[in-house]
Amino acid sequence: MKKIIIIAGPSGAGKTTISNYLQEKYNIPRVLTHTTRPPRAGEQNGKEYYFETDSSFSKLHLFEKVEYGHYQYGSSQESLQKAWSQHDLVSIILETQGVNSYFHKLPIDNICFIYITISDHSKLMQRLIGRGDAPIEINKRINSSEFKRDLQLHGVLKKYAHIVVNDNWQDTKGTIAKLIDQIQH
Ligand SMILES: Nc1nc2c(ncn2[C@@H]2O[C@H](COP(=O)(O)OP(=O)(O)O)[C@@H](O)[C@H]2O)c(=O)[nH]1
Ligand SMILES: Nc1ncnc2c1ncn2[C@@H]1O[C@H](COP(=O)(O)OP(=O)(O)O)[C@@H](O)[C@H]1O
Repeated sequence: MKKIIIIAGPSGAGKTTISNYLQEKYNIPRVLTHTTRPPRAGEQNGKEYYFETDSSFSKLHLFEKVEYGHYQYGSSQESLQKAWSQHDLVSIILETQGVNSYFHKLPIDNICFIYITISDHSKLMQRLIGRGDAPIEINKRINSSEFKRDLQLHGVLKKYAHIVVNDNWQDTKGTIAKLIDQIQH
């Protein structure tokens, strides 16, 4: 059966790290999404995101789209179907409003939802600094209502989430191994 592993959680929790690990260790590719956010140092168009202008973003046919920290983000059904045509199991990184949209648009059996968090939220900022984000972008991000909202899970998402507390990378790898085993058997 086709499944999408949806990864959500606050900035700095480790969503991208986990998605990259799923690709490297389990050959589970990430469905790329579109954003008007400028690329961070080292990010490449077509690798982390499709980087768009406001004008090119407005012309896309998107499955769902949101504003997060004053930038636009959106995903297309075509990208998902293309990824599923090559792999039964794929991942995608979304904020929580997008996760709700996926639960409305796809059969529940096609979704495995992972919410990544860390026990001490004050360490998220240190991780963003360590990742090399520009201080001005970090400030914008951590002061945004979306960032504050996604520090917690709300509503029905609580019921469906596999919660991964990514304080320690060795532990996280073990948790991911168990989850992938559950999905595949
Ligand atoms: N709904 C939705 N959220 C997205 C999409 N692409 C990325 N996001 C989310 O947008 C938020 C900001 O992403 P990004 O700027 O890369 O920051 P990061 O969380 O610090 O890595 C994250 O919560 C992502 O999960 C998308 O296509 N749709
Ligand atoms: N378990 C961990 N312990 C310490 N640092 C981590 C851990 N997991 C990820 N990181 C680091 O934290 C930073 C943010 O991780 P990232 O995956 O980019 O987060 P997100 O995509 O959720 O914003 C990166 O520099 C990453 O290498």
